[in-house]
Amino acid sequence: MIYTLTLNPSIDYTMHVKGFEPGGLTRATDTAYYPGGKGINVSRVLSRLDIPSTALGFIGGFTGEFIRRSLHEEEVEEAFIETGQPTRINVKLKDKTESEINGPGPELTEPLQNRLLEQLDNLTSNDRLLIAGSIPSSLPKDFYRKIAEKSKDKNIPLAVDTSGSALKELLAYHPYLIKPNKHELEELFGVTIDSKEETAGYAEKLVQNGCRHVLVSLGGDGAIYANESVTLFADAPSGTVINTVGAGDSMVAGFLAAKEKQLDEEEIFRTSVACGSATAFDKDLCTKEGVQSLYDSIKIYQGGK
Ligand SMILES: Nc1ncnc2c1ncn2[C@@H]1O[C@H](COP(=O)(O)OP(=O)(O)O)[C@@H](O)[C@H]1O
Ligand SMILES: O=P(O)(O)OC[C@H]1O[C@](O)(COP(=O)(O)O)[C@@H](O)[C@@H]1O
Repeated sequence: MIYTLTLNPSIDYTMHVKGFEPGGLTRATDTAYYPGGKGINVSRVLSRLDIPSTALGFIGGFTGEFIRRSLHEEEVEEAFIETGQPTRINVKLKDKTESEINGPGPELTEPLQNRLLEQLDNLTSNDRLLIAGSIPSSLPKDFYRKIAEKSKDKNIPLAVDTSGSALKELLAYHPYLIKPNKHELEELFGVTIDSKEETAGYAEKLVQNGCRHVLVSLGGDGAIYANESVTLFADAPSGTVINTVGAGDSMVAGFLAAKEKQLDEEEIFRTSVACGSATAFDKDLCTKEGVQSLYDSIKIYQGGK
C-alpha cells in the first residue's frame, strides 16, 4: 500500500478575480474549494489513476470534516488523526498571475505526535511512504527526521516532497524519490541555476548522494528525471494553463502510479509530466482522461537540446 502523509493539510480556496486591488474591494468571478495539502493531492490523483493509497496526517474541525467527506466521495482511504482544531484554509488567488497564502497549521501536542508515530509502526517494507508538504510550526523541526528514522529501520521506501531545511535533512536517509522544483533545488545547493543542463547536473548530484529517483519539475519548462543509469529531459506539453496548484503533487502521483504499474523509466517519466501538465490545464487536479490526452505529446530526450 502507498501511504501519503500530510502533516499540514488544507482546504484550498481558489478565487478567480479580474484586477486584484490590495486595500480595496475585489469581487471574485468564480470560487471553488478543494481538499488540499501535498500528500492529500497525491492520494487524490493516485485514486484517479486507479491506484489505492491511504492518506495519513492531522485534520480537525469543520474544514477537516470537509476534507474527510471529499476523500470518501472520491473513494480515497484515510486514517487521519483528529486534532480538534480547524484545518487551515489556503487561499489561491488567480488573477493575471497566481498568488498563494498558506496558513500556519494547528497546535499539535505530544500525544498527537506520538499517535502518528505509532500509526507508522504498522507499515512494512512492502509499503511505500510519501511525506509531503510543510511541517506545522508547533511540531519539532526534526519531526520528519523521526519519521525517516522509522522508515529506515523498517526498510520502507520513502518518497519526499518538501522544501527548505526539512528536505536537506532528509537527504541523509537516501529517499526513494524526491521532487524538488527549480527553486527548491537552488535552495538545497545554495546556487542560482541558469540552464537545464545545470539543473540536470544537480539532479545527478542528488542521485550520487543516494537518492534513487530524482524528478525536478520546471513548471511550463517541463521536467528532468535522473537515476543512477540515465538522465532524461521532458518538455511540457502546450495547453491553456488554468490552475497550477497541485501540479507538482500530481507529478509525484504520476510517478508512484506508473512505478506501481511497473512501466519502464521513460513511461514513468512521461506519466509524471502528463499528470503535472494535465493538472495545470484543469480547474482541479488532473483526471485519467486528461492525463491520457497529453501522454503521447510529451517529448522525452536524453542530454541537452
Ligand atoms: N505552465 C505550465 N504548462 C504546462 N505544464 C505545466 C505548467 N506548470 C506546471 N506544469 C507541469 O506540472 C509539473 C510540476 O509543476 P511545477 O510548477 O514545477 O511544480 P511545483 O508545483 O511543485 O512547483 C511540471 O513539471 C509540468 O509538467
Ligand atoms: O504544506 P505547504 O508547503 O504549505 O503546501 C500546501 C499547499 O501545497 C499544495 O499541496 C499544492 O502543492 P504544489 O502546487 O506544490 O503541487 C496545496 O494543495 C496546498 O495548499
